[in-house]
Amino acid sequence: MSGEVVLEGRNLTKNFTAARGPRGRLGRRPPVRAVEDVSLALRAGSVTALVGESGCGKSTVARLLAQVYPATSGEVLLRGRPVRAHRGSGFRDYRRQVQLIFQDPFASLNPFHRVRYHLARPLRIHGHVRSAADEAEQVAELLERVSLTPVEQFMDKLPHELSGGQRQRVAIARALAVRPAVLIADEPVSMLDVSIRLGVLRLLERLADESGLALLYITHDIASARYFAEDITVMYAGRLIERGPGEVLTQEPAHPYTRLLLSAAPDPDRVSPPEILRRGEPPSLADPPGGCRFHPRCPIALPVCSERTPPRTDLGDGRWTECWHYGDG
Ligand SMILES: Nc1ncnc2c1ncn2[C@@H]1O[C@H](COP(=O)(O)OP(=O)(O)OP(=O)(O)O)[C@@H](O)[C@H]1O
Repeated sequence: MSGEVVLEGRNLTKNFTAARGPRGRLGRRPPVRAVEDVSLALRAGSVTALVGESGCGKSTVARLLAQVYPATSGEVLLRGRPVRAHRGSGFRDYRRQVQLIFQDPFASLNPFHRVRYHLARPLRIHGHVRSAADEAEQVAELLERVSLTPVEQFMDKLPHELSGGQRQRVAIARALAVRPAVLIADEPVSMLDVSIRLGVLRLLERLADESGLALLYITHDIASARYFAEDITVMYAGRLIERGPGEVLTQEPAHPYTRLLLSAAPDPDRVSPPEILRRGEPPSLADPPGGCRFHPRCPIALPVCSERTPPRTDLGDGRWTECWHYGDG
């Protein structure tokens, strides 16, 4: 059973200034509406997945939750308290409690430093070390927690001497070193060899379970989300369109986009491209379609879908969707 809500984003919206593209009448470029009205709650000891195609705004949600940059509107709450500090010790404490894991473990580790350094540094910075012996012990413990054993074999390795999966485990251990409450993993296995992805996902699942971490797993791969997230939220073109317990959502998807995503999951017997690909590209977020943003690709769009954004319809048991087929409009 999942625990208390640790981190929550409420009505988060993020507009970026476009660096390229055509200018409007006043010489300004329209903003990129990367994230619109996104609310998401992460619970202690539980894995929540955020799923969507490339460019739909998943990483922007991760960065808003981690306060890498401020939201255009909306707020982030840690244990029910709005996060207001953007500098100083309050903010440093927030950044400690909410850790990010990125897609490319090589880019996130300094190639000149050994594993020992990568893990000892955050321990020292956050005042968790009492002596040299204590430091060595804690580094060893961290390596054990991410199953890099025997630890002596890994302590003095440089990043390039490790495999992709081992590097990602070091990045995870480094995030754990600061004793966070929340781990946001942005496509943590998509650059890894298929054969080792499952091991890293199982590790993340075990950490959430054993350490009571709230884990946000961001992925384009709904099949992997189905495998290990308690809760799945589906995102399309900057907006959340469906949410529910992983098993129910994947067995009985409500939104037509979720259905297409599930039917696009890898299938060795399929000869033609999955329907979602035949239905064209996701829209540009500089000029998203009006109404439901999915309507131009939707196989069952109604006239109202191009006119008005569908309201959220509660489907019971923690499920909801935003689709006119379920609304009463
Ligand atoms: N700093 C930025 N400045 C301008 N536009 C940005 C910026 N960061 C993201 N965007 C735009 O916001 C949209 C969402 O990007 P985001 O990286 O959040 O998507 P994503 O779903 O994580 O995609 P991917 O899986 O490919 O990383 C894209 O159109 C992207 O071009």
